[in-house]
Parts: sequence; structure tokens; C-alpha cells
Amino acid sequence: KLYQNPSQLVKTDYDYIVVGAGAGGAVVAARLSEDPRISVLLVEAGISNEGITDVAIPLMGLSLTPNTMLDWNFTTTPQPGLNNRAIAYPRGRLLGGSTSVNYMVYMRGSEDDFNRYASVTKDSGWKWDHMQQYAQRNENLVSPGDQHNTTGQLIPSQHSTSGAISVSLAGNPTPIDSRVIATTRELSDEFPFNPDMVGGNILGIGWSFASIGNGTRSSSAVGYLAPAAGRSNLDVVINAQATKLEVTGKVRNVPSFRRVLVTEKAGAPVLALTAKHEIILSAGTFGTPTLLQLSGIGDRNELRAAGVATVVHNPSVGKNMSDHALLPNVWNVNSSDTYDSVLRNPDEFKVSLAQWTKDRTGPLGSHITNNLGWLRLPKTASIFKTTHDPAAGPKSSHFEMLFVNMWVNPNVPPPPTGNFMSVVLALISPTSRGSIKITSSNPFAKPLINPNLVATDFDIFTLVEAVKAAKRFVSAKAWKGYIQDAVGGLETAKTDKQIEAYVRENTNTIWHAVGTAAMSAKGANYGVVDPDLKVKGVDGLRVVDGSILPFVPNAHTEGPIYLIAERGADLIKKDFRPHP
Ligand SMILES: Cc1cc2nc3c(=O)[nH]c(=O)nc-3n(C[C@H](O)[C@H](O)[C@H](O)COP(=O)(O)OP(=O)(O)OC[C@H]3O[C@@H](n4cnc5c(N)ncnc54)[C@H](O)[C@@H]3O)c2cc1C
Repeated sequence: KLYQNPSQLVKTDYDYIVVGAGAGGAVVAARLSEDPRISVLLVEAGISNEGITDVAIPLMGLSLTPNTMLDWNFTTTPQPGLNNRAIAYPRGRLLGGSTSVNYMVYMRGSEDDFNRYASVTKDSGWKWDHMQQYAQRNENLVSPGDQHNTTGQLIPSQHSTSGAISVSLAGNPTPIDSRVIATTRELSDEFPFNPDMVGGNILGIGWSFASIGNGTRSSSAVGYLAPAAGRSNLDVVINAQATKLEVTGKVRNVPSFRRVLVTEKAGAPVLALTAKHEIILSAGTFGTPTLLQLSGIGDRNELRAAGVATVVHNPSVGKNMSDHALLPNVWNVNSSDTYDSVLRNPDEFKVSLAQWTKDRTGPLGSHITNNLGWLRLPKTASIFKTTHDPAAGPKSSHFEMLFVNMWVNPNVPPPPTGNFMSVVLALISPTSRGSIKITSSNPFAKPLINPNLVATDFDIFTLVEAVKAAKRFVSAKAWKGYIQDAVGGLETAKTDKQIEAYVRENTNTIWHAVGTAAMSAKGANYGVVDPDLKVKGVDGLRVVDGSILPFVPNAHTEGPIYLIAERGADLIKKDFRPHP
């Protein structure tokens, strides 16, 4: 049952209380409540996704953040690597969490990513091969919106058609798709074609998948919560922000946290909710460490400075944040068939909206990117003389290219005229690490978020090389007569020094921060959760969301987080013993 705010709840104790209804929390709540013996409460600070048309329309994803009522509206600290710019850092605040506002690119990560998670946690259950059963439960491959023949665009045996989230190839062809693919033939040494990047072999350039079914966003709210809505053992409360976890006793000599305080907003009544078994934190890479710190679990010096009494001193809480920096690169193109016009011209928009409303096709039902690629620096790159290769392994990438049929630049709004193509670059194996910390015991005060983007020699080197690679890509014959001039500063960035200046002035984030409650091996002297996702040094608490990933994966992050949430739910279910 869905409750509109905490004061409507008719009971306050459940077997499990899950905090946060995003990629992690929605999966856990839905999977746990499959067992009718288990009672579950899902607590979400934001509103419902139901009835918000712009959330459902894929291309309108661009309008959902930053700084809207669906967003937590965070801003980073000034970033030294980005000329001290502070940037907006969106996070979804509604059922589905960031999966209800994201750009829906869908992948699982590389084989190396999961094998590295298994090796650092000493738990073979995180290995790629073992995790594929969870991919089966997550992905439901469906036809693209335009029902085109997808032969050659994917390897069907690498996909699942029985999972919860609808996934499809691009349903609206654009004039750049065939040119991207032609370039993989023309410059195949540097930019080889990848026949399917969902199956763990991510390197190369190929067709992009998105969590879209029938031209509509398939978020965790749509794929997991909606089908579970009729279960009498699952309650969902929205407009309910968890503000603190409280100690309820001691178990095996460690503090037990089985009570969570929630409230609708600052000043509203506070309700105490009790979990008979466990509280699962799925408030995301920013929400989870913040809640741990507010509850006295964190670095004792930081907690003292914030006026919070320490219950468990753990300096790893809020540290080790890794993220993918994003660098948009834009060119003028000789075409009027780009999405710039649809989003800018009210008449064209009306026509597209009518088409989407009629049969969910056309530009508004489309993916943000039809093609993307995952690439490595050459082995001989000079940076490897001084920096150990930080990629997860030889089958993992250093940077990504996303090909977008319009102007993309989070820093600069699109100009009033012109048609564009963007090659958006993302730094995939960063060596920079950031952090998040509270500065006050007030749960409504914003935490200090420092992703620390592009703070190392490796990161700036890789982005400069990636810009040069993007320029080589668009200078292929396939783009002749289509690509015109570079714009937005790229046109004058020629030497390495000029490109570095351009990178620092234009880089943003692609919103994939993870790692702030990272898992590590049992007994390790760092890390926040054990490989079974239980918070170290306490009883009754687990974390299931992006914050547990010790390294940012070779993927847009929702896919890997869905997979860890499916396994997380399995681990919790295995430990469940009904009360006598
Ligand atoms: C603009 C944008 C574009 C993106 N594009 C893509 C993409 O194309 N592909 C992709 O794979 N990934 C993308 N991502 C990233 C991806 O969506 C996230 O990595 C993923 O959703 C994170 O899952 P999570 O469960 O860790 O957190 P979230 O999905 O963010 O969920 C956390 C939930 O917890 C709630 N919450 C937080 N604190 C509290 C509290 N104290 N009390 C109660 N509830 C709380 C939040 O409101 C939210 O609903 C994008 C993200 C953004 C913001």
C-alpha cells in the first residue's frame, strides 16, 4: 500500500525497513516482499513518479534535473581540477530515485569490474560469472520503439528477456548513427566495432541500450515497485525523509540499530519506526553516508566538528568517492534533423508530443544516445611511466564516447539557432577520489559534496587524449559534408596545453558517483560494509545502493547497481528466520 506521508502509517514495526526507493531500494523492497511471510516498509523522501508525464517520456529526461522539484538539488564544493567551479549534482528525489530522472543508458559493466569487486572483498559471489544470474532477473530485452530489424546490432544470447526492467536498442534513427558505424569500419584499428557491449566485453564502439520499453522510461519504480503494489506485506511511504538511525541495544557486543526516525519535512512530527530484522540503507551515494554520519557512524573528528556523538568510529564513511567526469564536445552540423529543433521550437515539440502520445515513437521516445564506445589509452602512453594503469583490467576502458544528435553541455544552455552533434566524453577509470561529509547534526542541512573531479595527472592526461581521439573520430571520411565547425571553445583548443585549459573549463560530471560506503573484505582495516553488505561494527544495518561499489564501474551505473541490489536481496533473504 502507498502512504502519502509518515503520519498516515497504521503500524510502525516491520521485518525490514528499506530507506530510499532508487535503483537499490526498490529492488530490495520488491524482492523481499515476494516472500509473503516477510513484512517490508519502503521509506522514500520524495514524491511518487505516477502521473508525471515528463518522467515517462525518454527525451524529456533532459528537463528533469538539475534544480527541479524531482531533484535533491545538490551542489559540489568548488572543484580545484575544474578551475574551482562548483557544479550542480542532481540526484532523483521520487519513487525510482535517480532511475526516474536519469538518461537511461543501460549496461552491466565489464567482466573485470565484477572480478575486481570479488578480489578486493575476497568474496567470489561478486564475480562476473556469478552475477549473471542477477542480470537475468534484471533485464527484459524488448523490441526497439520503431520495431526495426536489430540484426547486427546485438548478440541475442547475451541478453535476458525475463527480468524486471525493459531494455531496448534505439527506437528512433538519427543521421549520425550510420556515420558512427561507418567510422568503426574506416578507422577500425583505433575505433573497432563492438557487436554488443552488455555482455561484459565493453571495448569498442557499438549500439547503445537503454532502460526504455515501448518508448517509455522503465525505472525501478516502473519495473519493480508497480508490479509489487498489490502485496499486502509491502508498504511504501513517500514524503518521508529518514533523519537518523537509533541504537536499540547491543547484540554480540556491538550496537544494534533497528530504529529509524522519519519525518515529512523540517518541523513536522517525527515518527520512530522499528525493524524486527534489519534496516537496509538504499539512500544512494550521497544519502547513505549522510545518514550513517547523522547517526554517529563515521570519522570521529568529522562527527565531533558537526556536533554528532560518535557511536562507531569509522573513517571510511563518506570517503573513496569515485565518479565519471563528463566533457561535452560540440560541432555544428549540416542537417536540420537533430533534436535541437524539437526541444527548442514549440511547434515541432507539439508535433513530436502528439506522435509520442499516439504510439510512443518519434524523437521524444528516443534514447539520448544511439551509439557509444569504450576505449583505452595506448599501452605506450607516456602517463604509464608514472601511473599504474587504474583500469579494472585489460578488458576495461579509460574513457567513453557518447554520440548525441544535439547540443549537450550541462554548463552552457543550447544556443537559439543551429543544429549540433556532441561527442560526450567520460573519464571511466579515474584515479581521483572525493568525499562527502555532514557539517551539522541538522538532517536538512546540505552535506559537503566533493567529487574531486580531475584532480590527478592521470585524469587530466586521459581527458586530453580523449579530446584528441574525438577529433580524430570526426575527421573520418564518414563525416565529410556533415560535420562543420567545432564550437564552445573546442575550435581553438589545439595544443595539449590549450586542450587542458578547455577540459578544466568545460568538464562536469555524468552523475555516476559511487564508493562512499564501500565494501571491503571481512576484517579489512578500511571500508564500510562487509561483502554481505552488512555495516561493519554494528548490528541490524545493511547498505544496498551505489555507495557500496569500491570502484566506479565500466558502465552507466544503474545496471551494475541493479545487479548488486538483486544479489543484496538474495543475501538478506538467505538470512531471514521468521520470528517464532
Ligand atoms: C541526471 C542523471 C543522469 C543519469 N544517467 C544515467 C544513465 O543514463 N544510465 C545509468 O545507468 N545511470 C545514470 N545515472 C546514474 C544512476 O541513475 C544512479 O547511479 C543510480 O540510480 C543510483 O542508484 P542508488 O540506488 O544508489 O541511488 P538513487 O537511485 O539515487 O536512489 C536513492 C533514493 O533514496 C532516496 N533518499 C535519499 N536520502 C533519503 C532519506 N534520508 N530518507 C528517505 N529517502 C532518501 C532518494 O530520494 C532516492 O529515491 C544518472 C544519474 C543522474 C542524476
